[in-house]
Amino acid sequence: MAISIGINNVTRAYGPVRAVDTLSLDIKAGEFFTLLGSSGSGKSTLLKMIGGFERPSAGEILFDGRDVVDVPANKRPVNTVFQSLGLFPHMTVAQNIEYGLRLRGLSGGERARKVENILELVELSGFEERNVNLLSGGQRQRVALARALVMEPGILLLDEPLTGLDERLRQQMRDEFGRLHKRTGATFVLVTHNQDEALSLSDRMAIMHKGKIEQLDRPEQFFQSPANAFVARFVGMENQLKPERLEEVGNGVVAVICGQHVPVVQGARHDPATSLVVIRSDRVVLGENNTDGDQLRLKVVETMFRGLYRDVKLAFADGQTLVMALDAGGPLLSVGEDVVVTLKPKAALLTAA
Ligand SMILES: Nc1ncnc2c1ncn2[C@@H]1O[C@H](COP(=O)(O)OP(=O)(O)OP(=O)(O)O)[C@@H](O)[C@H]1O
Repeated sequence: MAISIGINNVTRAYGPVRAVDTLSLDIKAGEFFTLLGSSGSGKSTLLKMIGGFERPSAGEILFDGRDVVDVPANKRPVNTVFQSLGLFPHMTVAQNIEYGLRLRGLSGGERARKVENILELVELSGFEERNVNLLSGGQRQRVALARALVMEPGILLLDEPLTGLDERLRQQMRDEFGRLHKRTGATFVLVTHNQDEALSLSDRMAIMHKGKIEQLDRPEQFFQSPANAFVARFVGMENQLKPERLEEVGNGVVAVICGQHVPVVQGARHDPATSLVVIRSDRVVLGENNTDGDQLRLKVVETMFRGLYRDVKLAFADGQTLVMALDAGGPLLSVGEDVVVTLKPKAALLTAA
C-alpha cells in the first residue's frame, strides 16, 4: 500500500551548514515525486531523513500522518536504491534479492516464489543463479530495484540511481521506473540533478536550492510559470533579459528591452525593478509575420550546431543576448548579420530575479 509523506518544518544542520532548512512538503500516497537540485542543495539529506538514515535537527516527518522520526530505518516501510546500488558482490542475483525476505523470516518456498515474480517484473527471469559481478551495469541496476521492490515497500526512495549509466541505458531504466511505479503503486521519491529524468517521470517535482524549495509544481508548470530566474535557468531557460521598464497595454504587459517591445506573460506580480524577462528559445522564430508588436531586430553574434537544431545567439544593441533554437535545416546565418525574429505567443514570461 502506498504511503503519504509529510515533511513539517524540517531542518538538518551540520555545524553551521543547514543542509535542509525549515522545509515543509507533502508527498501524496502513490505519487512519483522528484527532488531536483544542484550538488549540495540538500536533496540527499532530505531523502536520508525520509529513509531514517539521518535524523532531523528539528521538525516532523510523518508517514500517513504518523510521526516516524523515532522509527529506525529498518522498521520503516521504505526501501532505497542508492547510486552505489550496494549489492553483495559475492552473492547470486537470487541471494541478493531474497536477503531482506530471509531477515523477515519467510520460508524458502515463499522466498523463491517472490524472487521469481520480481525478476519477471524487472525482466531478468532466468538470472537467479548468476553472480551479480557478472552482470552489466543495467542488469545490476535492475537487481537493485528488484531487491528493493520485493519487500513491497509503501515508499521507494531512488537516490541518483541512474548516475554512471550510459545514455541509452539511462533512458531504458528511466522508462522502467515509470513502468514499475505504475505496476507497484508505491510512492516513489527520486533524487536527481538530471532535469530530463525529473520531467519525464514526475507527477510533481521540487527544485531545491540551499536547503529550501524554490518551486514545487507539476513539470510543465516550471516552463509556463517559473517562480524565479534561478528556477528558469535550472530548467534550461537561459534567455533572461533585464527590461528598461514595463508598460501596461490593454489587459497585458509589455516589457521594453533596449527600446524594443516584448509582450510578456505575467505570472505572479513582480516588482518591476527586479523583474526579468525569460524568453523560451523554442518560441523564437526567424522572420516576420503579420502581427505587430512581437518582432525584434537583433544581430547574430554566434551560432552553435546542436544536431537536430542550431542555437543562434542574437544580441540587442545594448549587448543583452538571447538564444533562438533554429531548425538545423533552416537558413545559415552569419555572425554580424542583422535579422528580424518573431516571438510566438507566450514566448516571454516575466519572473522575479
Ligand atoms: N554528514 C555531513 N557532514 C557535514 N556536512 C554534510 C554532511 N552531509 C551533507 N552535508 C552538507 O550538506 C549540504 C547538502 O548536502 P546533500 O548531500 O544533501 O546535497 P545534495 O543536493 O544531495 O548534493 P549531491 O547532488 O552532491 O549529492 C552540503 O553542503 C553538504 O556538504
